[in-house]
Amino acid sequence: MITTTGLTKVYRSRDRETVALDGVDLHVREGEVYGVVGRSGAGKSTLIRCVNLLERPTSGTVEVAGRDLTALAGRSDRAGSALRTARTGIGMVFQHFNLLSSRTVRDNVELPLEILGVSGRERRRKALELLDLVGLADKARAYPAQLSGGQKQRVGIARSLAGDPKVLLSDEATSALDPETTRSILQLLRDLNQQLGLTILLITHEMDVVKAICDSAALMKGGRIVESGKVTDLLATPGSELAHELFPVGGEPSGEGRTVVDLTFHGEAATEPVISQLSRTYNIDISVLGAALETIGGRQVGRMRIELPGAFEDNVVPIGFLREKGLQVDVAPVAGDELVKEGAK
Ligand SMILES: Nc1ncnc2c1ncn2[C@@H]1O[C@H](COP(=O)(O)OP(=O)(O)OP(=O)(O)O)[C@@H](O)[C@H]1O
Repeated sequence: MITTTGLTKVYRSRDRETVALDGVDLHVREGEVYGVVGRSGAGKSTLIRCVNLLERPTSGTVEVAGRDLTALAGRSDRAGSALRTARTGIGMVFQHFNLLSSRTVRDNVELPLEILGVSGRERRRKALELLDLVGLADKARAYPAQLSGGQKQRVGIARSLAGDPKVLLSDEATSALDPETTRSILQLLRDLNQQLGLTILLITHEMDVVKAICDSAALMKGGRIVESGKVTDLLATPGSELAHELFPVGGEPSGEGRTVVDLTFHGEAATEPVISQLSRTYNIDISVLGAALETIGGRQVGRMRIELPGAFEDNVVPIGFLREKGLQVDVAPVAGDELVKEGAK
């Protein structure tokens, strides 16, 4: 649904150049919620602004719903109007809502329809329908100043849907909201994704947002995507930084001469009493150093850090047993040692 190929953006000022995007290849499938995470300055906002051509990429292409937007981005009037039309298929939600304070809620939602030249009656009908969809039918006559942050964002979301977009871009939509309001806005986005089949590309610096609603995610660093994929697949990827950030498992070994193993459980394996089987089969004491269990996309996924007595060489057979049980096994590095990875199942 959204594909960027070799997307590059270089900001040039008199005395310096900033490479904000450095060859980004992004692929968002139709109907999915896709989260791009990364630290401040990683290039997330630039990426999202380039996807709807609010920012002109230095090179590379952007395709949305089968249309190459970069090809429409010429300077002629015709190219400009083709781009404006294509943009109506892309809704945008902002961190600070960007509502006009002098307009009522309904008039804010009507604004994009006014720009499209939709008649007054039809605008009103559509705005009221959208306000109903986001749970704000009773606030049509209110002004933004009379609303809470969460309600303002609902208006922003209703406005973004005015042109019946297939794609919604969200730039830190929940970053200005408290945790409970964040949850309700994320739920609304998920509902819209499912009810309308809306494809959502969101950028965030919060891993909890990815956990809550994203089917897929990408990690950006220094203008590049360094990791991407379905969230459940990332969790099955040994050494995945995103998986580690999503499911942090802590826990220090209790002493020297121990083997610390990080386990990732998927599906059936999550419910099997694997640890007690391991303990009984090999007659070893196992300490659980840390654990986290979550449900992602309806599947149970968990991570657990355990400690086995003895060095890695003494534990090759028990580690093999864990892998046979369908668990992903990462052997944590011993201080001073190279990283030992026992990833592949
Ligand atoms: N208009 C601009 N002119 C010059 N440099 C810019 C401009 N916009 C962004 N940059 C630079 O591009 C890089 C990427 O910025 P961007 O805002 O895309 O990152 P981000 O990941 O969204 O960070 P944040 O979460 O802080 O917004 C940064 O080094 C930033 O300083």
